[in-house]
Amino acid sequence: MCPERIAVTVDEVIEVRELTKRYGATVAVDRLSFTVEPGHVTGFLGPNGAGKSTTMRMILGLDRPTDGEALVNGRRYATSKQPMSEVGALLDAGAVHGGRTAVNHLRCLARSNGFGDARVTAVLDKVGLREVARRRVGGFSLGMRQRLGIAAALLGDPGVVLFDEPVNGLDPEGIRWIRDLMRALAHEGRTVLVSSHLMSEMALTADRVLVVGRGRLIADTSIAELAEQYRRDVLVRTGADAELAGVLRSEGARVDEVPEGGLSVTGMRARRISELASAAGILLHELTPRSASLEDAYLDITDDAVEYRAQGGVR
Ligand SMILES: Nc1ncnc2c1ncn2[C@@H]1O[C@H](COP(=O)(O)OP(=O)(O)OP(=O)(O)O)[C@@H](O)[C@H]1O
Repeated sequence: MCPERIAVTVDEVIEVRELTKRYGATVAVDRLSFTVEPGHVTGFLGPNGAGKSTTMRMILGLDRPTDGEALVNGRRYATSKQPMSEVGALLDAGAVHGGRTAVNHLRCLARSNGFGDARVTAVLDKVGLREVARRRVGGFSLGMRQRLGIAAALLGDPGVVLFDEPVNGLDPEGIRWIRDLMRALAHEGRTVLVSSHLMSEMALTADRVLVVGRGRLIADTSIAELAEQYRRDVLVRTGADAELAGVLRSEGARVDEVPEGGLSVTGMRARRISELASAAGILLHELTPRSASLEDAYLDITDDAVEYRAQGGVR
């Protein structure tokens, strides 16, 4: 498959520096700094109220920062001369006039931004709405509206795309379609930032995650690094557990016996365990690195940042 769009300038990025937004006493975004680069999907992850939408609105110039700045391709987006060719955004798929047909909605947008009808046809094809293009949007399902919102976002063939909770409320087929689309857009060389409050969703879509809580950046890491950081232990089974336990302990590992048989080893990688076992002439029957789930990792790092939490128990 040939990527549609491969020419990307190096500075085609989102750059957020010390970005802050206060609403009265509420600090929605608190000195947030990060960059988002082209070629992969960056997840913007955090519990409800963490400041994700506010940050996206400030990147798009829809909200004014109290302090700091958000730049797209090195400039404030509000100053862009060709906004739809620079950034495509899906913030609220419901924000479309229900009386219009899909094709008319897109044509209006295209005309007011200087794009021809060929782009309208191209994006209708891309999101799979060609068959229903002449139907009124008022009768569209949430999934169809979402596709239409994405078609509008892609009209200008933008290098940067922003999606705010795009899979909310969609059925499994719609969710899979959006995941594949985001990955394809990144593969084409675009900068893709997508917000979610679900780690399970991000683990399937994003290569890198920015985790926020109470407006602050908590983690900026790849999914692989996060899994590695939350690696729990290595389960080892041999014919000579006691002997291997002695060897590993003498090399600094913590070794516990597992009730159902085998050893739980922490503080040492599987490869080193295998080398030490081999040097001691001990045959390994099993060597399994075990991670906490990414969901556990996410809950752990956002533990102090959850705005509303069930207290547990009934009063
Ligand atoms: N216009 C506003 N006026 C006052 N407070 C606001 C406004 N917009 C957002 N907030 C507050 O700022 C904080 C961050 O909200 P924001 O919507 O950015 O979070 P979020 O991470 O996108 O969460 P969610 O997933 O629930 O939308 C919340 O405490 C919210 O109540």
